[in-house]
Amino acid sequence: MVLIPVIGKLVSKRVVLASASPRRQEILTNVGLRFEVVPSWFKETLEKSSFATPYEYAIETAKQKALEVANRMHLKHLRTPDIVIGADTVVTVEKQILEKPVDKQDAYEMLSRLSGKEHSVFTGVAIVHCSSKDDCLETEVTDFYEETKVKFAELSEELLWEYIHSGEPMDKAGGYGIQALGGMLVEYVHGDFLNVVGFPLNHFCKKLAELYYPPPKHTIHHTKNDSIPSVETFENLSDGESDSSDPMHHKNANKLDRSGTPLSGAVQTLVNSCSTETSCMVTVENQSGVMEYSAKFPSKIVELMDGFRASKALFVASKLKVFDLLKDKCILKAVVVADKVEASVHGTERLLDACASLGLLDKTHQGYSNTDLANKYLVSDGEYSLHGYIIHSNDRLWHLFTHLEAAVKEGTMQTHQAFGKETEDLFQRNRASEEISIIGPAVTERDKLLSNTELFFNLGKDSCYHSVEAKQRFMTAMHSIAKLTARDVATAFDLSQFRSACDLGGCTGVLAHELVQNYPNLNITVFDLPEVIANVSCFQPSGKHITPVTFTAGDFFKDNLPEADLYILSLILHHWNDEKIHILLSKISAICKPGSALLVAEMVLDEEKTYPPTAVLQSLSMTEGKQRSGSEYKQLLEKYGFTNVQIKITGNILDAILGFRKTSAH
Ligand SMILES: Cc1cn([C@H]2C[C@H](O)[C@@H](COP(=O)(O)OP(=O)(O)OP(=O)(O)O)O2)c(=O)[nH]c1=O
Repeated sequence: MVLIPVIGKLVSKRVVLASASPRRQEILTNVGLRFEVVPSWFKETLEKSSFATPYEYAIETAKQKALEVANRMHLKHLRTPDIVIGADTVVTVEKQILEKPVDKQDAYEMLSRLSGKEHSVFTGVAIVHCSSKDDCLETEVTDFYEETKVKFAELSEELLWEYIHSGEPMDKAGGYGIQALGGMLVEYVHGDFLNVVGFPLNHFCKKLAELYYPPPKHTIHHTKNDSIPSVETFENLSDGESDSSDPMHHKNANKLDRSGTPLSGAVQTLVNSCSTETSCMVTVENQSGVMEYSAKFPSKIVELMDGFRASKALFVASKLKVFDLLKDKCILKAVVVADKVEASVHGTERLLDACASLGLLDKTHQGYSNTDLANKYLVSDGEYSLHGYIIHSNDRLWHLFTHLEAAVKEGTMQTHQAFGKETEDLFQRNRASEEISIIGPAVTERDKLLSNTELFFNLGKDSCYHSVEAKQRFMTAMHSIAKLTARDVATAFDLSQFRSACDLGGCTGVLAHELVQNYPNLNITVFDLPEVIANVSCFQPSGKHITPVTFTAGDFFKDNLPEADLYILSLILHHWNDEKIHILLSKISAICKPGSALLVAEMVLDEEKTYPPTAVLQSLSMTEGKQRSGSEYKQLLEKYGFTNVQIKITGNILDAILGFRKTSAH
């Protein structure tokens, strides 16, 4: 999750990879980076002896490769890229730098030197940010290197020559390709494997994170347990409109030009070298010095167009419990699955193939089986099962979203259109009672149930929630999301100073249990509506060492709140309009003693409000509430007397916000 925002930061920029290396193109394409390929003309002829270390040589070569491309593009076409990436990989053994062999004999000498020894592979990388001022190119270079140690087995003459005759060594530093036949020569690798292949992806992402996410302010904590540094999408609370995410402070990335001219052979070769059919762009110069652009199929758009098919395939497979049938390493043929799920063989086969193509099932000649992903998240009784939420998505959200066009035009939720006349009446009635409830009178029991728990799912209010079964289905959906997020929320901050906590609208108590696991001395109460509390027992964890959590029934808008040092609102605030939020936060603020705190768990938008997509897309449901950015949550909490507000972007679906009650009332 953490990597995606980093790569996402480059989406609107014109990124150029100044390398002909198909490996580098593949590595970057595979993580969804969109870029053009402009191979560098810089000759790798720097005087090696003038560099104190091999990595300084690799970095300088990488830098020169990238700068050459930046200058060329700027000079010839006045179409300056935003970012040019250059890289150079060298192998060093016994203080000597080995680059690509010039011929077979050279390859033989290199490989003989590597035989039976450990050597280092260094890749230098340069990230050049470009801007154009008065027609002059301005560049800002960020560079780094990565070292990986590789040990070769003893290589016999016969093996050496066989390998050399394969042709593989010729375009590779040190004369071998670890990713292919050369892998057979290797005894061990210490460090980043991709660095050997030509691009240190992990270090590159860390660098991007440093560049695009300024050093954390004192109010922001780092994410732990991840080799990538914390990536706070909430960057600069006081910056207002300024684009602090861009190190060069130039927002308007050039739009890519597509000439439509037929591709030259060279371009075609480069296009073909892009390993996956993504939006990898290729740019080279033709005879007349004109840049030619072409792209493979616009896979991003196709992916979006197909999104609904993929969602529905997942929903139907989940509904038919296909993943339950194939759990525990079970391998079944389509005909058997069809029989068990009582569906046509023809249809089942197509569904299973679709799931295989989506990475949810493995298909072999023996039949179909779950992938690890499916085993972990799609089997209905799994610890982290998303089955409940998937069924909810199919049964509820799908219908709502078929009315998106009307929702956008009217700016309202489409519950009545999606779920019929009866619902419409109910919806109207409930809206009235909801409005009244702001100023006092009691709401119905069903309203109460919904008031705390319809949150994440933007359900609206309709007859679907009358039955116990439906309530449980809804709670299962909530429960499955909570399972996935609770740990990151519970551990986002050090909460050891608190003795008691109250999770308002805490539903089945997943977060409460997670908090007790982490803070055994914490007494925690889950406060939710009576109909929710009545159904929580089947969701409780079992086992000797489970510390009990107290469940208390009540309506947080109307009833007195239990006393606590720490109040928790998980997936509550985004749902309600300002009036409801005012009621709730005023109440919490009033009951909070100085030093006590409020922990909020929500999806925190970046300051541009375009990330993360899950939160942005959820807004399309048109509920009366809204998603907020980090600075907006900070302002909101401060408005109600909370100070020292800290925000933690967890990398999970939910982020965490912690504010402390001021010593005097606001
Ligand atoms: C050691 C090793 C190198 N290599 C490759 C990575 C690089 O492509 C190449 C090192 O040469 P480089 O000069 O770093 O790169 P390049 O010439 O391929 O491309 P460009 O100059 O345009 O950036 O060796 C492997 O593919 N596998 C390996 O195991």
